[in-house]
Amino acid sequence: MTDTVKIPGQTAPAPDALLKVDGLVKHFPIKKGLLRRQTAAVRAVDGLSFDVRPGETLGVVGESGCGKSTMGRLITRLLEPTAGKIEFQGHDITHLGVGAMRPLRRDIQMIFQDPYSSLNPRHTIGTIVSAPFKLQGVTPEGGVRAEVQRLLELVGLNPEHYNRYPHEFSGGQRQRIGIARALALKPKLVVADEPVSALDVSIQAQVVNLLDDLQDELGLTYVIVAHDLSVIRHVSDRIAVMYLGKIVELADRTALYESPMHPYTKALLSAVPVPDPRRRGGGSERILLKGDVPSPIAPPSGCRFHTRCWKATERCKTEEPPLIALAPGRQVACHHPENPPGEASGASGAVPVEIGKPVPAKEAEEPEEAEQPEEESEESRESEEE
Ligand SMILES: Nc1ncnc2c1ncn2[C@@H]1O[C@H](COP(=O)(O)OP(=O)(O)OP(=O)(O)O)[C@@H](O)[C@H]1O
Repeated sequence: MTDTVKIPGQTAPAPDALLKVDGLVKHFPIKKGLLRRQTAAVRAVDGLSFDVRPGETLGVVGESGCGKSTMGRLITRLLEPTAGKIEFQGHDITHLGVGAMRPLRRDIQMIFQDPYSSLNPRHTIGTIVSAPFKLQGVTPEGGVRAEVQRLLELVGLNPEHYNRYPHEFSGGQRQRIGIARALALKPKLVVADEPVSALDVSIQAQVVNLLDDLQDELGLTYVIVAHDLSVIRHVSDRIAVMYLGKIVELADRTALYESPMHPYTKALLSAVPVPDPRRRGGGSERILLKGDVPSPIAPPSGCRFHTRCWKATERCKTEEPPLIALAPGRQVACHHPENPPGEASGASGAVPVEIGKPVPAKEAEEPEEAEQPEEESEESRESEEE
């Protein structure tokens, strides 16, 4: 057993945080019967606290269904939080309505996962990329057309293609169109939800590099949500690992990959193919997690990961470990962390068992009435205006 060492001050938020999230919760109610009474809830996001610093990329990673997309939609205020607080540049935006959020939409933009469904097929590229100007009532210097063409060029598309339709473009090009639209209003924070997972592997690197270049050029701050650890490693400065609606580890990229401290992080990393297994953080053995991801409708007591953790003890079943600073620049929610400060990395004692497949809550117990996002994407609002 390992005693945790708390380093005072490490959990304190960065004073200059662009975005500050505190105790964020989103529960989707499950209603049943004639009276549509709430019988349970999908606890998609269950108490997240983190900061995003100006100019950095925070990667958010975790298995399917752990609440990554819900978190992205909460911080861009496309969903109404159940509880908690979201501050953007020091302003509380947790419960701002559509009208009050409108000016902030210029600063907070989202890039969606699927470049096929996120672009209106009946609109030209010019109309799509210029939609944010229309919605905000903004006329860029030099006119809308010139600005859209500049944006198309910025993301590596031919500005002459202004009048073409989405179906005339490949998946990678469509994602570039989505990126151009997100950048139109010169946002400060861009939240990208699985920005490359719908693309061919050969195209993924191009789009990832484009996001990187744009960040340098425009001083953007990113929150990038992905299940793919290779993508997250490439783009992120810091990484938050999520499991069943909670952050289990938050650390600088290098520290996280070289010496993961949460057993779940270690297991996730052990599944990433690396050219030289000796370079894999925390040892070269592949850790095969036992069992399925439990349902977020009734998550396990204590540490949510205890049902699949090879280090779990009685304490883990009853006592929820708080997310605390265990080393400079890293927070971990575990009673028995891996690679604790002062010990050599790789002492995991992992016992390989069978791999589990995630069970989405909707399959585990189908909510009769899924809550719809309170507010829709720019593109869907744009199409409604037609
Ligand atoms: N509108 C909704 N109504 C009910 N449950 C929902 C709704 N949206 C998401 N969920 C549930 O919340 C949980 C978290 O979903 P979310 O999409 O945020 O996870 P994720 O980590 O992004 O997974 P994926 O990568 O598969 O999208 C899942 O169990 C999902 O089924």
